[in-house]
Parts: sequence; structure tokens; C-alpha cells
Amino acid sequence: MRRLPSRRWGLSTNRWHLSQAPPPPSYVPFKPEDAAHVAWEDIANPEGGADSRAAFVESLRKVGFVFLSLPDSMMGPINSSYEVARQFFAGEAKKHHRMREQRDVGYVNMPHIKEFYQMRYTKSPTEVWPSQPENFKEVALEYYDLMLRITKECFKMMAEGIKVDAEHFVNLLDLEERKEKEVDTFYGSTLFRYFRYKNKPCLPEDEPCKVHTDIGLLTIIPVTTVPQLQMLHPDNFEWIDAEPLSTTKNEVIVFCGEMMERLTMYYYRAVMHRVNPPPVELMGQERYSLVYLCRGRPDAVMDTVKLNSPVLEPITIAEFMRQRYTNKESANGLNTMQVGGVGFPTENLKAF
Ligand SMILES: O=C(O)CCC(=O)C(=O)O
Ligand SMILES: [Fe+2]
Repeated sequence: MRRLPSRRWGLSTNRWHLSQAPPPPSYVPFKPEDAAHVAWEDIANPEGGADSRAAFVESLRKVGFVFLSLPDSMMGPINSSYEVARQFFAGEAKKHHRMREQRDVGYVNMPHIKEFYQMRYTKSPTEVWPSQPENFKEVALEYYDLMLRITKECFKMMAEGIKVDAEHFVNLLDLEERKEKEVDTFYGSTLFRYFRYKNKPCLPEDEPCKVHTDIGLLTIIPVTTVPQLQMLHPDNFEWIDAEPLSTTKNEVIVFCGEMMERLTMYYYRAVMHRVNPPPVELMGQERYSLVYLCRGRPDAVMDTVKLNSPVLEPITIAEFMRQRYTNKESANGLNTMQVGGVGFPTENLKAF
């Protein structure tokens, strides 16, 4: 007679893998020192900067974000952008620059909550930049250049963290030569926004910015003076007030988006974040925020195999975005299928 395996035996074989797994982690509360503060001068130093670069990567992995402090000499475009944003939102020109959905750039007003101006890098003569303040375009493009420079430095550290060449990340970005040739129809894939949060009393459902992960590779936001940005700790799910953690001068906060997590098989995770209503004592104080959302160009292929992670099929940025946007609600109420690139605006998600 065939003997059935005993129940005990059956259970233990079915769950064999559990006996191999480490015990579930106990809840480890967030400590402010878990979020690293790394100085630009240190990370850029090829000899002495190894510790700082490792701290940058560890913080990204552990809490999902990291602070990078910039020297005064790099702060020009950030300070000018705050000034430009103040003048623009206080003026009348914004009414003539409402968002053109086709291009996914322009001014958006969300009554009671916030207003913002969304941009892409372009030198297209048909793109009309706000005329007030006069230096809007110049400052915005300088801001973009600065953020791109920081992005490349972050990519180097992150690549070092997974022992691959930084080119794997950098190659996903808009091609420099396209920008230089000033192709008329070129609009960058990366988005950047100047926000003004109105911070008026609002209903609970009017959150300034709902919980979301960014879709791109990397997000950079200079630390603002009105602390409302919260990050969700990836392991213990605590909401962390990001801005009050900032200790050093001139800090920007850096974190990853969904493209980066797809590309690195979750080694660098996209962190959930939101902009909460302000604490009562700050109610009524406006919050200006400059948000840079680095994305890959539409035809670039995200290939995990090249990153020693032969798990996911290669996918183009355009296809990845098509899949995401089809079932993802934007935290800023935008509904866009545009990915930038040459020939923009087009139905370019279908083109690849
Ligand atoms: O304004 C901020 O600080 C964050 C905004 C944000 O998360 C976004 O635009 O994706
Ligand atoms: Fe975001």
C-alpha cells in the first residue's frame, strides 16, 4: 500500500523555504541620523570622498532619501528660481501661460491648494516662456542645468553602489547633442516645476499633494523653509518630516522614482512621499518649492541585464511610461501621455 506522507512531513516540505528565511525584522524606529547629509565638495573628491559616497547610497537604501549640501557658489540658480517663482505667481503673466496639455508644459492653478508652472528643457522658438519676470527663461534653464549636473554626480555614486558604470544611468538621459543643435522640436523628457502652495485652510481631501511615488529616475528638491514634505520610510512605514531634518546650509533632498527602481530591480526604491498641510503655526505661510523630476528619454532602453540583474525584460522608457500612465493617477491632477524627445509634441508614446 502506498503510504501518504505524514501531515507533518508535508507541512515541513511545503514551508522549507521559510525555515531558510531570516526571522521577520522587528520594528526599528527611524532615527534622524539614518538620513545622511553629504557635502558636494566631499563626494566630488575622488580620493577622500569614498565614505561620503557610501553614506549617500546607504541613506537612499535605508530611508529612501538623502540630503546633499551644495557650496554657496552653486546656489545662484536656486535662489534666483525662488525669486522668479515669487514674481511670476504674484504677477498677471501666468494667466497667459496656462498648461497646454499637448506639450505638458505651462501654468496650472488648483484653487485653494497650489499653483505651479511645469517646464521641460527646450530651445524651441515656438515655446513661449513667460514674459514676466523678464529673466524667467534664463533662470529656468540655468536651474535645469544645475539639476542635471547634480543628477550626474548622484548617478556616479549610485552606480558605484551597485558596481556598474555610471554610463548605464547617464545613457538614459536626453542626448546632449540634441540640445546643443537646438533642434526646434526638441523638448526634454525631464520635467521641472516651480510650485506655490497657498496653505489656506482647506478640506481634508484637499491635501496639497497626495501620496505618490515619482515616475522618473531621480527627484531633486531644494529644502524649503515651510516644512510640509513627508517621506514614507520604506521599511517601517513611518511618515518622516523631511525638511526639519535638514541641518546644514544649502541642502537639496534627493530620492528615486519608479524608473530607477525598475532599472535596478528595487536596489534603489522609489520612495512614497506627500506634501502635507502645514502645521497650524505655519498656516497661511506660502510654500515655494522647486521640483526637478529627472526622467529617461523615450527611446532609451532600461536593461536590468546590463546591471547584473537578469530578471526583467528590457523595456523602453516610453513603453514603461505608457504602462504606468494608463493606470496611474497623477498627484498633481495631470493626465499626460507625453514623454518628451524630438518631434514633441506628438503621440510619441506610440512611436517606440
Ligand atoms: O513640492 C514638493 O516638495 C514635492 C512635490 C512633488 O512631490 C511632486 O511634484 O512630485
Ligand atoms: Fe513627487
